[in-house]
Amino acid sequence: MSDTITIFDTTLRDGEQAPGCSMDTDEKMQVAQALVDLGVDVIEAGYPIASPGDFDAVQRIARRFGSQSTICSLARCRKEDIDSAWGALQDSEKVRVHLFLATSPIHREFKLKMAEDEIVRRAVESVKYCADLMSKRSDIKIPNVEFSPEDAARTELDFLCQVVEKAIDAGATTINIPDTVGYATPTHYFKVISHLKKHVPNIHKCVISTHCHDDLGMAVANSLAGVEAGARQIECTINGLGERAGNAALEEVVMALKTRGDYYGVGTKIQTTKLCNTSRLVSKMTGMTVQRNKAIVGQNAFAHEAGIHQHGMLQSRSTYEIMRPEDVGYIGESLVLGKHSGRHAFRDRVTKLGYQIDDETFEKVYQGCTALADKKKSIYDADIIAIIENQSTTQMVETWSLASVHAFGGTGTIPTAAVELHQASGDGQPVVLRDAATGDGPIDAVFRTLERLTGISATLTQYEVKGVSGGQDAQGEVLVEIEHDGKTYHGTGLSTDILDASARAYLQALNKARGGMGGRAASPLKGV
Ligand SMILES: CC(=O)SCCNC(=O)CCNC(=O)[C@H](O)C(C)(C)COP(=O)(O)OP(=O)(O)OC[C@H]1O[C@@H](n2cnc3c(N)ncnc32)[C@H](O)[C@@H]1OP(=O)(O)O
Ligand SMILES: CC(C)C(=O)C(=O)O
Ligand SMILES: [Mg+2]
Repeated sequence: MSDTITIFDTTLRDGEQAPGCSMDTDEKMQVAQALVDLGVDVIEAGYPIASPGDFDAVQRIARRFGSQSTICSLARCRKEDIDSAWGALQDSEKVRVHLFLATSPIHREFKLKMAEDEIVRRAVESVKYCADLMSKRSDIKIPNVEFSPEDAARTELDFLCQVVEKAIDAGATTINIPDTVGYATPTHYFKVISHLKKHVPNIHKCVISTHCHDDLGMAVANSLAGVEAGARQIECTINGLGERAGNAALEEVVMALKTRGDYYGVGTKIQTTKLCNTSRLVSKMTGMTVQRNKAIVGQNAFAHEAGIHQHGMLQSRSTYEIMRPEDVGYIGESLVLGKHSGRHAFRDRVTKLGYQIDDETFEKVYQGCTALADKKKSIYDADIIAIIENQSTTQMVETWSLASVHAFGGTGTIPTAAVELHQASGDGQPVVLRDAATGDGPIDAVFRTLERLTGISATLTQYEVKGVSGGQDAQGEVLVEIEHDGKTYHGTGLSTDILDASARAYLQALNKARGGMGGRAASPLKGV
């Protein structure tokens, strides 16, 4: 038996069936490109009979990508569906038609209103019709036809064996066993596939495939149980998108097979480093956000906040990680600082931010950060920088302090600012300095005026405004980073007026630049 699992992605068909997730042709093309880049073996691109738009999307995807991945289209066991599915694929290279017909007693009685023998007859006729149609193309020796007994997991095993055997005889090369309503459990699903392997005499002539839905949260576990029983194709979707609770998530089955290769003994051709990017693209195209704690591609999938975990991670990532974030293309903060973090992680971050501070100052910074963490969910690098630099500015005598700032902008006017500063002098009487300047906007005008008044010219390398509290009287915190004489200085300003906060932040940075305090070599290391 092959030790490579075929990954059949149905994001563009079953995934798109999720309410509110339909994609237009251009969006489908972008997702198809990403799936090809990811190394997906078979892309189910759509259901051509459903609409002219879907026909067009399948056709364009097949023409563009049919030499790289196999492109598949879906059809009911009806002539018009099969004609349409084949019509969209016929002039492309690697193609497959996927036929389905429900076999469970519930679907037979209530939906199709067909007896068992009629189901078998319709399945056989359709597979044959499809295979004949495809084999009219001279280069197709063995038509690539997949057959799915829909709702297989709720079908009587004897009848399932009968349908499967006949479908293979009629020319199906892949037999997919859908758990259409997510009813199976891993042991149950394992037994269904094992039963087919044991009781269908021609089963060795086809590839067995899994197609599991997540209604009970077991789609991935069931798919993997299917692999253990001998399935060699998994049908899945990016982010687990799909009908109701969705399908088995591609990223989860692929990483389970890779991470537990010791157990499953099989692998896939998926370029796992592209998983996170593909997940983000699908989320953007469908508007379906990925929950933070989603396995593999969620924002928290490789993030650690607890001090004990962070301490372990700093010694060896293997203490709390079973996969390497870079193997799935995860980009995000690994050690997230918050109220559960300890000194080891804070010390590590402070060092990585380029600061060397003594133990006493570090303890103050740590206490400041944990106090802040009681007020906000996460502590960002900028928060730590502000707290560290606040430690030095509290000991620093400011040369200039802000007395007043006015600025205006708007359509058809030149943004202008007027600023008054007080400059410290030896006799205790501050010197009053006033000036005005124009700029690209009112804040830029304020910064230029401050540079004229202080005589320090600097380059603004970062400007960030953050809301500190909610409500109409919310305070804004402005964080600036400037470069002066090859060194980087930070300033923070807090005010209910953004102009005022910006002026204070910039002036604080200029004060530091004048005293050479707290400056770091430009381009420091960022993050973990
Ligand atoms: C489990 C799955 O995911 S199956 C795929 C489900 N996906 C979709 O349904 C999305 C796209 N669907 C559509 O655009 C439309 O439903 C169409 C174009 C396919 C059909 O539309 P309509 O002709 O208006 O039929 P409608 O959807 O209302 O009903 C389904 C019909 O197909 C029949 N049918 C259902 N499954 C099959 C099948 N596998 N083979 C043959 N006939 C089937 C039903 O019995 C019903 O027949 P009837 O019209 O003679 O009563
Ligand atoms: C079309 C079939 C394979 C399907 O999506 C299902 O049964 O869930
Ligand atoms: Mg499905």
